[in-house]
Amino acid sequence: MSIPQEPSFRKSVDLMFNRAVALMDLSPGLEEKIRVCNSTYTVRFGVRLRGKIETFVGYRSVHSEHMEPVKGGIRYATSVTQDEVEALAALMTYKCALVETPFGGSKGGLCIDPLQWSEHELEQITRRFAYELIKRDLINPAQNVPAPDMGTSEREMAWIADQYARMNTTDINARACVTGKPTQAGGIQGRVEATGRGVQYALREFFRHPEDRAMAGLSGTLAGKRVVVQGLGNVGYHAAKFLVGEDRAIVTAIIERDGALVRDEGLDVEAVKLWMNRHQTIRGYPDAALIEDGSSILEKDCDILIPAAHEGVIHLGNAERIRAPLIIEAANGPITFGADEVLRDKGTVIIPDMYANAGGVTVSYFEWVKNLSHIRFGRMQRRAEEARSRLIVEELERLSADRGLGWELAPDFKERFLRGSDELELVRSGLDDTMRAAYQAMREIWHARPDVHDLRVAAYIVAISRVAATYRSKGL
Ligand SMILES: NC(=O)c1ccc[n+]([C@@H]2O[C@H](COP(=O)([O-])OP(=O)(O)OC[C@H]3O[C@@H](n4cnc5c(N)ncnc54)[C@H](O)[C@@H]3O)[C@@H](O)[C@H]2O)c1
Repeated sequence: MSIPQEPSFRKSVDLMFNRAVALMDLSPGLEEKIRVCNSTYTVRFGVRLRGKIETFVGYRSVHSEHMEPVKGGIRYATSVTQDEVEALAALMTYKCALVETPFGGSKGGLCIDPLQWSEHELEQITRRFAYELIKRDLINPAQNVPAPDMGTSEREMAWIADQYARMNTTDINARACVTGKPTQAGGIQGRVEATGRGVQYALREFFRHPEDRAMAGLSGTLAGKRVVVQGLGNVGYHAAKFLVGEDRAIVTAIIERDGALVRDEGLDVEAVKLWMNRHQTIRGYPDAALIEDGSSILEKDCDILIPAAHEGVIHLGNAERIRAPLIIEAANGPITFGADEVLRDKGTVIIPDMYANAGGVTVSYFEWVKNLSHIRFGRMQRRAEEARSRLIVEELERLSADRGLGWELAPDFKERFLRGSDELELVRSGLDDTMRAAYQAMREIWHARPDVHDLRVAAYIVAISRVAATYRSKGL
């Protein structure tokens, strides 16, 4: 079936922006300043591989420098284009403003199929790409700080950090030039899981509000909710794993590039991931039905749809047939502008990307702060916390003994309480707090303003107001 022609990803983001600013009181000049992408650097570089010179094309786009450094991931995919990178950079500006991380928006991309190259070759390519960006301050702890995105992970971030350190031997803050690093290379606990964890916290927050659940025709908690996930990569896998393991949701389908696995009683997410890691495909997985046309499963009856792969997967060609009453955009831009309108008219509730996947940049912010402060979270206060907890435990035990109450703390509770918070706990609590606060900010506008009909417009209004306030305070 042919899919109707739709605006590009970049245009789609602009149209969503326009829908929000039409409800705001911004001067046209400031509105335009916020909308436009400040700059995009295109680089073509050669690397000698397998006996010949291969040329690669990469981009680093800076959407807004109202705050610096600017922040945004680096994507490795054959589909990378300037349009895509600029759209993603714009979303980063709004996302950072919404979750109050003090960054402007940026994004990078390299046009490459990472699966075609060995690890050693990818390291050579990454180091060369990083060299080109570092030379132009497009990777720099004070100016532009990348992170992982589709097709990249901790591994690439470690290479980038090392490349920067080699080129800037006297920069004491070198490690803060990139986030999403392995912990042994200056990363932070909880960064790998952060975006999926944020999706879980966003859903938990949504389900805390009975009126919001009711808008999607849902009730109760996440337990037993049927979830369809598209993309079992970093974001989709962690979201699915936590929702099943900790909230007792049921993942009834996983859509990947080579088909979909369906099992109405619930898939074993861990087993599917293990299979994918081993075979580079979901095909052949024994405990589920394989559907060849994976994207048709986006239309499967379920309670929550989590697109966590790519932009533009819900479009004018399938929006009408999407049956999920609640969609949480774990990926960036999975719903086109046109599809967004169709879904809104149908009453589908959409938790928008700029909020839903903000867990990554939130924990990246914690990592950046950790690198600049040169100390692990929890290191200074852990013993003090432990001493205070011990006082409470001793007092409880004394009271119980004095009054013959026979109280006894469960040993595992006592052990945890006495241990104090470690870095992972601090990161998770900071992320949870951030996701709750940002949801409240969107929700207030969603419910208070009769002209705001969905969470996406509310999110844009919060974000744009904050960016505008920063520009105004600079005298613009
Ligand atoms: N990694 C992060 O911290 C982060 C943060 C914010 C937003 N995001 C967004 O989340 C999305 C996924 O990123 P990721 O880091 O998980 O990437 P990833 O590369 O780890 O995983 C992507 C997964 O999607 C699958 N996939 C690709 N195209 C597909 C298709 N057409 N249909 C079904 N499956 C497909 C891939 O096989 C892979 O398993 C992207 O939109 C990215 O911009 C990622």
